[in-house]
Amino acid sequence: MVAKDAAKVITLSEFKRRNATGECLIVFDGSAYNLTSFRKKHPGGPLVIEHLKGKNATDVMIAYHPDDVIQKRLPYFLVGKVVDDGVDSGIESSDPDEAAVPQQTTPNAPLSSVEKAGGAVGYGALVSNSEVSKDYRRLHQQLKDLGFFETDYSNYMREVIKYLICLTIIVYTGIFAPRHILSYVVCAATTAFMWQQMAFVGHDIGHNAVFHNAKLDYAVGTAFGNPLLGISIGWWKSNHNIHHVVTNSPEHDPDIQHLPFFAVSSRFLTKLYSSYYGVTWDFPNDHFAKLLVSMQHNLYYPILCFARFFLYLQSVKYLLSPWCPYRLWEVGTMICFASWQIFLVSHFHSWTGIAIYVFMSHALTMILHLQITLSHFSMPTQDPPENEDWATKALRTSLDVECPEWLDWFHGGLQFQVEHHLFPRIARHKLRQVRPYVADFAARHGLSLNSQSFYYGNVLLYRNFKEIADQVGFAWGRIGGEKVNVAKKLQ
Ligand code: HEM
Repeated sequence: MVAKDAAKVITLSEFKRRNATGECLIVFDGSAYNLTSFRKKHPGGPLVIEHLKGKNATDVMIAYHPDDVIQKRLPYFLVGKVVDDGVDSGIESSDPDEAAVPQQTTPNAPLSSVEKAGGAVGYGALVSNSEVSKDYRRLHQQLKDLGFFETDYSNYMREVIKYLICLTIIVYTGIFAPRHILSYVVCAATTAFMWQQMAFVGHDIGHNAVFHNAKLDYAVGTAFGNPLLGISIGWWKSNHNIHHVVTNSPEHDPDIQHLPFFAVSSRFLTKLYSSYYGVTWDFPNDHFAKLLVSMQHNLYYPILCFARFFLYLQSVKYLLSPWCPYRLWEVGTMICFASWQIFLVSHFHSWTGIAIYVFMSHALTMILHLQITLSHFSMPTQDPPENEDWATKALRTSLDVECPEWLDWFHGGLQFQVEHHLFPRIARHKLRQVRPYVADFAARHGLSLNSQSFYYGNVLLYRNFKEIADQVGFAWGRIGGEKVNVAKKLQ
């Protein structure tokens, strides 16, 4: 833990007052740190810090940073130990009605997108750490001591060999094999398989879990991942880290924000502002979204077949945005992707062949999108109970997918989603071994470790989507026979 200057203190009311007037203070292990000027320089981006503004960030900090960040860099921002002066004893209200109307306290403190969306999340009480939090940190240290945070590079060597075999098949069937429909089908299926398998390694590297060095992981990820996958690792990181910090929050988590196609939570059926996209969705007045969402349980699988195209679009939007730090580099790597794809299909000599390849390779990758969404789409999206711990939140909002060990290659380690959310810096190939420790942890605190088979996970997802679709159908007058205001209906 960080060595603290015992002389420095800040009262709870002062801590809250400073946050309300535009500064950005967080709590780590009972002490306040001022990140006002640092947040813009933060390697993980400013938004993740905004999400913890005025809150207890202890466990999130531990989950995401190497020891030296916490031991050597964090003390630089120390304000002092937080003491409860009795003026206000807890964190700000998590009452959604109250949170929905954030107060702009001074004209010099413009509301951040997080505040506009209803305020930060935060985990655990401010001045003291709960038993769950203490035990989480003990477990974190224990897993570190047992070597689970260390990378087994032989695992990645096997992955590289797998990709080289895939590339050989793609080049042979796409360029040299007889121009036959079977060649195109094999070429497309191998491309889809390679994309699915590479995405798992991309996931590790995006979490800095391969080299445990943010710059090196990013460099290797963008040098190989972008050209072969066509998805910007920079975009993925910016999106995915937010997803981890605010999992399943309708206002904040971009991974569950899919209007006009899907509404993962009935909260999307009202007017909702997204702190990530900075836009407001006015569902009650969006007839296109109503149409799609009212059929979402049936459209889900067909739409997933085209999901990859949306990821290209998101990547391009990110590359054109002002917050892409290495634009030229990332654009160059993405051009490499477009070039090899065009080069490959230019050898097909048939539009049918090209259509088969493009459609099949993209549609088959829907399995990956399904694997990714399954672990959260059927889990709770309500506001967390007040002072909920980081670990409790991870267990509440994530679902493990049961599978035998020999099928681990297929699920790519992402089937251990609960373990991954608790320890995002542990590489996927170690998560099966981590699971028993998490099961014990959950049992010690009376928490559930949610887990379902792949089939039943799909059933749960379908039911959740259908329930929400039916609400739209009813509100739209299809089921009830009369037109009802959807926003009112859901209150
Ligand atoms: C609310 C507080 C904070 C949150 C939620 C947070 C979150 C994150 C996240 C999600 C990442 C991963 C970024 C990536 O994928 O590359 C990250 C990385 C990083 N953060 Fe923070 N952070 C916080 C505060 C801080 C502070 C106070 C410091 C400095 C003292 C800091 C320094 C860093 C560094 C150096 C990295 C790169 C780590 C690496 O090499 O793997 N962060 N942070």
